[in-house]
Amino acid sequence: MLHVQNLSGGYDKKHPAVHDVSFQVEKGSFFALLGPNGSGKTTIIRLLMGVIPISSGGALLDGKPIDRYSSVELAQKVSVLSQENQMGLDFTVEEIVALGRYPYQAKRLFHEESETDREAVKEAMKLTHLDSYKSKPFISLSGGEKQRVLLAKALAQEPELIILDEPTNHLDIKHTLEILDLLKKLQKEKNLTVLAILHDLNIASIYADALGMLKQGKLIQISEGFLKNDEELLRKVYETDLHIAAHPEMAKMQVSFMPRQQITSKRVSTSPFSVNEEKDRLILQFDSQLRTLALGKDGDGLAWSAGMMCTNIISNAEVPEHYIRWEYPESSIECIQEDLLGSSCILMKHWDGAEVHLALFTEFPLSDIDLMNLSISITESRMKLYPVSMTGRIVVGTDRSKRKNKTDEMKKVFLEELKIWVLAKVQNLR
Ligand SMILES: Nc1ncnc2c1ncn2[C@@H]1O[C@H](COP(=O)(O)OP(=O)(O)OP(=O)(O)O)[C@@H](O)[C@H]1O
Repeated sequence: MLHVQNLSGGYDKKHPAVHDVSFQVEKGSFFALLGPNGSGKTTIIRLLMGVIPISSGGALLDGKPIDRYSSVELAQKVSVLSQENQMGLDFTVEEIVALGRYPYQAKRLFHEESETDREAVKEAMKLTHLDSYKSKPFISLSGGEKQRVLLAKALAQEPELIILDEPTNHLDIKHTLEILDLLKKLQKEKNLTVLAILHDLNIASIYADALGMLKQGKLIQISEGFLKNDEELLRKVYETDLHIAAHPEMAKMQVSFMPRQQITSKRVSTSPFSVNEEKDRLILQFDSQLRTLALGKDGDGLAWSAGMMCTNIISNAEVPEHYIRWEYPESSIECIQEDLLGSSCILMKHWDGAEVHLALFTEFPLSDIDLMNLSISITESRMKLYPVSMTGRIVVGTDRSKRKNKTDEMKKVFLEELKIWVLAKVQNLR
């Protein structure tokens, strides 16, 4: 539908804000333009809409150069929701939405409103849940409500292509998802094509069919979604430490950011683990929440945990929130704490007369995959020493809060060392 070809231009002829940008937005698809502040996202839209002059290259809209469309023709095909939501006059919500019908009224002698216009306005207000705002003055609305009104205006225009500059600006999470779900619905049901500037990488990853990443006026990557391999690229573009991991429920990747403050913060204690023993329980408390993997009887898989509470079965003690529960019978739990290659590690083990249970926590930062592999290798070590029927619970955990610059090589050496340590400690447990 929209083919942008070697587009360059901006505000200063000598220094164009956008250089040689090419991308395609297929009909009925959702293309997200991403990039840090000042990278040229809005400028691309301004160039496409003829607000500022193109210095070279251009764009085809349904095969015709976009600058050959008259403004009314263009407005019947494309609507734009820009960042500026300051409307000068004191219009009501309905009047603002009705402005979206102007391209259809422009050619009529008295610009009169038709039944189709009224229906389109009504439908757009219904879709954006604005029925009850109909008579309210636009200027009396909150930033988020104004944004919804402007989206309704853009939808009343019944475009084939909708261009949105940060459509979820000012919106809370409920309204953000509502707007994007609506766009997705229109994309599916009406074959609407969407080109949106989004700042939230995770929202873009969930909703967009294609992502275009801009840096300093250049489009440096177009992809169908983020991959684990994009971490380095995103770190450079956003100059921020971040990590990419799978969404817990969807086949989409999500980006999580690491605050600088914590990365450089100094250690306050020598170990991130503290152990308190009371008469019928043993409480292991973590400095900050650890990423844990609990497998076996009652294990609840991957979680963020604040600690582990080992309770004697007969005590029925209440386990605090975000604590792993570990029940044990009369036998005692052995707890070994050691520094391995400068990282504090703690191993808890017990033999309940039938099964061997192990919990291993380390402050070395590991990924979810590392935790899974670690639990597999602990299971294997245990199976070398004890019959399969004795395999009880396994819990492994890692501290990602003080993530230091650990290389893959350091991780490999650490994991090897850890496995040897665990194997040595679980011998003669019975
Ligand atoms: N009206 C203007 N006059 C001169 N330079 C401008 C103007 N608007 C933007 N620029 C410059 O053009 C470059 C690209 O700006 P643009 O607004 O396209 O970035 P953006 O990616 O949309 O940023 P943001 O995420 O902050 O909205 C920036 O260096 C900016 O300073």
